[in-house]
Order: sequence, then structure tokens, then C-alpha cells
Amino acid sequence: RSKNTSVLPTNWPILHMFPSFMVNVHNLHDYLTLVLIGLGHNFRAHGPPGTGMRFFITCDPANVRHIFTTNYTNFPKGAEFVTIFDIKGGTLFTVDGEDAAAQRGKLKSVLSNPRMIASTEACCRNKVENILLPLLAYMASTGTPFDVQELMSRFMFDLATMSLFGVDPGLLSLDKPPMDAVVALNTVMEVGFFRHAMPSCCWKLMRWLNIGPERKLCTAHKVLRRFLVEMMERRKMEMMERRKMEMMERKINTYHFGSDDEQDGVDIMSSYPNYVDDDLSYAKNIGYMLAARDTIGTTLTWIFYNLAQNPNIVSIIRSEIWPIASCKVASGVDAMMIFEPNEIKSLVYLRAVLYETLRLYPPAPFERKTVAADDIMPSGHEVRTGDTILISLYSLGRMEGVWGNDCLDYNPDRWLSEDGNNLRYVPSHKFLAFNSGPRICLGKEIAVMQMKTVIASVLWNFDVEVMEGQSIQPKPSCILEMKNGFIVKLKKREM
Ligand code: HEM
Repeated sequence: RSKNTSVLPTNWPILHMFPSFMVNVHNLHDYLTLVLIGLGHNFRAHGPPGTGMRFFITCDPANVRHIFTTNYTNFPKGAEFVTIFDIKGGTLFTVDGEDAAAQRGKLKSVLSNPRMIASTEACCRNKVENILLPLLAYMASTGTPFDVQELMSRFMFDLATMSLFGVDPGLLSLDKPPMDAVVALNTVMEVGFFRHAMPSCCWKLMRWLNIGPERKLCTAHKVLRRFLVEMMERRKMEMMERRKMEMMERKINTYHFGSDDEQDGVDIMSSYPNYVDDDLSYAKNIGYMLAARDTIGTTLTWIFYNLAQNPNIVSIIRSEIWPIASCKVASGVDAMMIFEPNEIKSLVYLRAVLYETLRLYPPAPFERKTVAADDIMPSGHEVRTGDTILISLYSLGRMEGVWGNDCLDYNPDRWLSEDGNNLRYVPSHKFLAFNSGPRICLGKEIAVMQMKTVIASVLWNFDVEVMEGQSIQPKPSCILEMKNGFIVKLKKREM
């Protein structure tokens, strides 16, 4: 991959590099990658005068370590990020400093509570066994092509809502119920991308006039508010029902030794008993839905896409699963094999497949930080107070200087130790998909468990056939979804 100077953005008088980025906005991640290759992992870009757009764009691991770990207090998310994601305002996803530390501490203890982990595992496993696999078996028996991205989006939406509210909205179903709230979440991420790319005065004017993407976002807010209110109501009803049942059971069983504590639900809302229906709670719930749903749903789709191009890797995954499968009996009408999260936890090659997908297709393709005080990057670049730093995770995973000359090949082996039995250590400033430093993702192990459960169960029971003539490309959004989805057909495996 020689340095191609023809892709470098033209530095126009007045408009600077703004036109080059606007022309390539439909393909921004790949365009940025080419520019970062051409300019040695870092460059500076300015918007038109008066817009305050002063960017330093990087995918240099040494700079990443400096920004996310060594000097991270100097690189907060910043006020502009908060206005861009005003929907998540005041939550962990937009704040810094002590406020972030307090919210993070609380959420970390909620997500690492063993009862919460057990409940998340059970929800995922049951959803795969009772809904996902039978639905896929039906698709296979009727030879119906379907969009993996839509299916995974429905699946993850149900799981994220269940872990938040303890209520299953039931979007993953043969009847394909309307997915307005899913579309609304996607709109939040698409309009977020648009806001990142535009001078803030432009999108703020559009918001004031309620036109274009801002109008779409306004409608999305209304849909999401309605959805969250409905989920809270359903949660209340279901909890009342549960309590009634428990009381009846207590009357019947005079030897009941359980405490009230043990009867409490294990969804996330139960850990926030002082819930009030205000803007902050709304923002927290939306933030959680975006963190837990979009990331995994998107990654699962890219995994199936990559595996479809690499049947040899599918065979290796099946060989790794075989010792577990050979001790089990298939269940259900369609005789399918389901794998317990605990059984597949230690599968090293399957984890390498997830990481290899996240390297090339990180669901959060870029991070945005602000410079609090003038600083010099390890690369030697100076940054000034108020500058915006964009870190391209998408490009970082595709740099020859970081991953070697096969950086564009899909090769899970690169994650394995020499004997293939363990994972190789790769520092998070090189593999940034789950973020790095004190703000590293809090849901990494939950995500790995859910993705492994889905991939192992689907690959063991089905062969995946990709429909021809598709154009696979990322959508311009803050989440790396596919623009046109990914259509496949399934065939039940004979065993
Ligand atoms: C493939 C799956 C996932 C990926 C690639 C991923 C990636 C990330 C990234 C890049 C961030 C930093 C975001 C930012 O700074 O703006 C982040 C933060 C976070 N993630 Fe994840 N995530 C995944 C799944 C999850 C899940 C399932 C949960 C919850 C169960 C979760 C909870 C969080 C939380 C709470 C934060 C905020 C941490 C903080 O700001 O201190 N993530 N994640």
C-alpha cells in the first residue's frame, strides 16, 4: 500500500479542507484511512473561518496512549460533544471528571453484580434457544432470505431492554413487529454523525428551524420517550404481578427462608430505586440502549459477513466447539444445539474471531476529545486549548505500521499465542474498539459472552449462504452499521 498523494485533501483558501471531507462524507471512514496512511497517521484540518473547527486527526497508537491514559485529564469529551449528543446529556457517556467517576463506579458495581451477570447470561441463552434458533430454523426450512443486520438489531434491542427494564419488547419475532424505537435510535447515531461533520452554527440553525436531519431527530426523541414510558409502565405491572405471586407462594410455603432482598429483580432499573421520570433518567436509559444494543448488533453482522468470506475460519470455529457439542444432545422440535455461556467462555479461537472483526469493523468508528490545555503529542504535533481531536478507530485497525503488511486481511490467528492455546496480549491503545484507559468500556465481557453465544449456536446449527449482488459498505453514522444491510439464506446442517 504505497502512499497515494492524490487522495490528500486540498487545502483551499478560506474553506480549507472542508470541501474534501464533504465530498467524501458518504465514505468518510475509508477516506480518512487513506489520508492518514498518506500523511503518516496524523494530520491537522480546519473548517472555514469563524466555525471554530480546528481538528487534529490521529490513529497513532503513541498518541492514543497519551490521550486516553497518560495525560487523559487534558482530553475531556468537551462541551461540543455534549451538545452533539444532548440526548445523552449529563450521563456517563458525555461527562468527565468527578461526575464521570461517580457514575462509572455505580454502574460498574451494577454490571459486575453476580446476580446481574447470571440474569444477563440466562436472558441471552433463553432468547437464543426459544426465539432466535426457531426463527432461523423456519427461515432455513422455507429458504427465505433475510437481513442479518435487521435480525441482530431486533435481537439486541430485546436483550438490552430486558437487562435495563426486565421487560421483553418482543421485536425478534416472525411477525416482524414495527421497530420504530430501533429506527429512532439509528436516527440518533446518524444525526450525531451529521452534527460532528457540520459547523455547529449550521446544525443549530437547522434545529431551531426544525428542518432536515434535525426534524428527524426531533421525531426520534418523541418515539423514544414514548417507548421508555411504556417500558416503565410494563415494568411496574410485571413487578406487581411478580410480588403477588411471591406473596401467594409465601402463604403456601410456611418454610420460606428467603429475604426480601432475594426477591428483588435483577434488571438495571432495580439498582436505581429513586428513579424519577426526568430528562436525566431519560438520557441515562437512551445512553445504555445505545451502548448495549448498537455495538453488539453491528459487530454480530460484520462477524457473519467476514465468516461468509472465510469458510475455512468457520470450520476452525466448529472444530473448537466440537468437544463441547459432542457431549451434548440437541433439543427442541428442530433438534438444535444451544451452548451455555459458561461452556463457551474459554473458547480462545472464537474470541480471536470477535477481536479480529472488531479490529477491522469497530462499531464506534471514531472517538472525539477536546484539548483542555496546550500540549505536545508523542508524534511531535502541537495541539492548542479548544482544539478537537478525532481518533479514528477504523483507521487504527487498518494501519500497516501497527498491524503489519497483512493488516487488511481477516486473520484471527494474529490474536493467538504461538502454540495457539492462548490469546496474545495486545494493548488497548493499539486495539481501541473497547476504548482505553480509565474510561474503558464497562460491558466488554457481557458483550463477548452474548456474541459468543449467538455465533456458536448459529454456526453449529446452520450453514450461511450470502445472496449475490450486494454492495456492502458502512453507513455514515456514529455507529458502523451497514448501509444496505446484509442479506443471507440459511441451510440447516445435517449432523
Ligand atoms: C461489541 C460491543 C461493545 C463495544 C465495541 C463497546 C465499545 C465501547 C467504547 C468505544 C466506549 C467508549 C465510548 C465513549 O467514550 O464515548 C464504550 C463505553 C462504554 N460501554 Fe461499551 N462497548 C460494547 C458493549 C457494551 C455493552 C454490552 C455495555 C453494557 C452492558 C457497554 C457499556 C459501556 C459503558 C457503560 C461505557 C461508558 C464507560 C465510561 O464512559 O466510563 N458496552 N464502549
